[in-house]
Amino acid sequence: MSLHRETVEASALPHTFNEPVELGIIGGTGLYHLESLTPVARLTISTPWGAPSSAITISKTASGFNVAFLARHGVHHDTLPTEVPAIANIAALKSIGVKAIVAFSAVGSLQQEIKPRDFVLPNQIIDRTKGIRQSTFFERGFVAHAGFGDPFDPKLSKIISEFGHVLEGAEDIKLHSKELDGKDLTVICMEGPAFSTRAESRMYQSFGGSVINMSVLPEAKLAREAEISYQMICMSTDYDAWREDEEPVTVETVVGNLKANSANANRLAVEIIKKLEVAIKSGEVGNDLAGSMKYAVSTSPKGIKRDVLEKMHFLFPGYWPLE
Ligand SMILES: CSC[C@H]1O[C@H](OP(=O)(O)O)[C@H](O)[C@@H]1O
Ligand SMILES: Nc1ncnc2[nH]cnc12
Repeated sequence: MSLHRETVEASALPHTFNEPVELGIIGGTGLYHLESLTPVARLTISTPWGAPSSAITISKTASGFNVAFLARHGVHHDTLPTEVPAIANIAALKSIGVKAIVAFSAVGSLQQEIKPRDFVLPNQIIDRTKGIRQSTFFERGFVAHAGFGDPFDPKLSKIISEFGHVLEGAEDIKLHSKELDGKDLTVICMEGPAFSTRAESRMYQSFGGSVINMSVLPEAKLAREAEISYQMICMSTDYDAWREDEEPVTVETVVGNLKANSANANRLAVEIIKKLEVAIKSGEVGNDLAGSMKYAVSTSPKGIKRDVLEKMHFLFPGYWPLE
């Protein structure tokens, strides 16, 4: 199995799709498409913040539920973590109607009990990026502040937590979540692309970090600003650099575990899409943030810049009058 292979010739698909697409899946390292889904369209979307990492593939489940898939680093993985256009990715998903995002990520483990190939649903984030990523839709002329105390959607996490059995094979692969483990699970987001030193890795443990990646920010923050429910599924590939008796992480170690993780991600995705179809259609998931940004704007009408307001309309049509 090639991690980059797609089953349907991308160029043969329609480039337009006129139905709402309420669930978005973001694939990370090693997950460049979902095998269980048959694509029905491939959309090239341009946003006021530029182009997303890749075209967005739309698939329809047997019962007619539309799912969008976006490859975070591009389908050929040609985008560095620092350069992922997260702002355009989230804006593009919002523009087609996405209310909930499940985002996959390859991570290093900072805890002995989180073994390589285990999956983790973090409920907290510590930001160790370097302030060089564009991390908000807002700018001078339109200031707003989103709440981010609980950066992930506990409803999404609870639903996904029910599918640990999909992963548990002969290798005793576990799914960790706050619901299942009874404690906070924190993802550290570092800048990269080089991995951490041993001293940094041990410092992140002392912070209470559970896993580490280079991708959850600003993606999670932008999803929050766009009022989209968001949960990351972290797939452990290595023990980072904190284990004295082992070589620190290399890309070979990561890649070595990616194939197994990608197969498990595909199996998990099939189950969660079925469950999320019901939860989103019934309104149970995807509506908790609706309207949250409407009254979160600090700028008075006189201070609002027209060009920035026009960009806001791409995300929130109808929230703030253009006149
Ligand atoms: C190739 S290891 C480092 C790389 O893997 C993770 O990517 P993603 O989160 O998109 O799966 C990590 O965040 C780094 O970008
Ligand atoms: N150890 C690690 N650090 C940062 N990102 C990662 N992605 C996979 N393993 C990682």
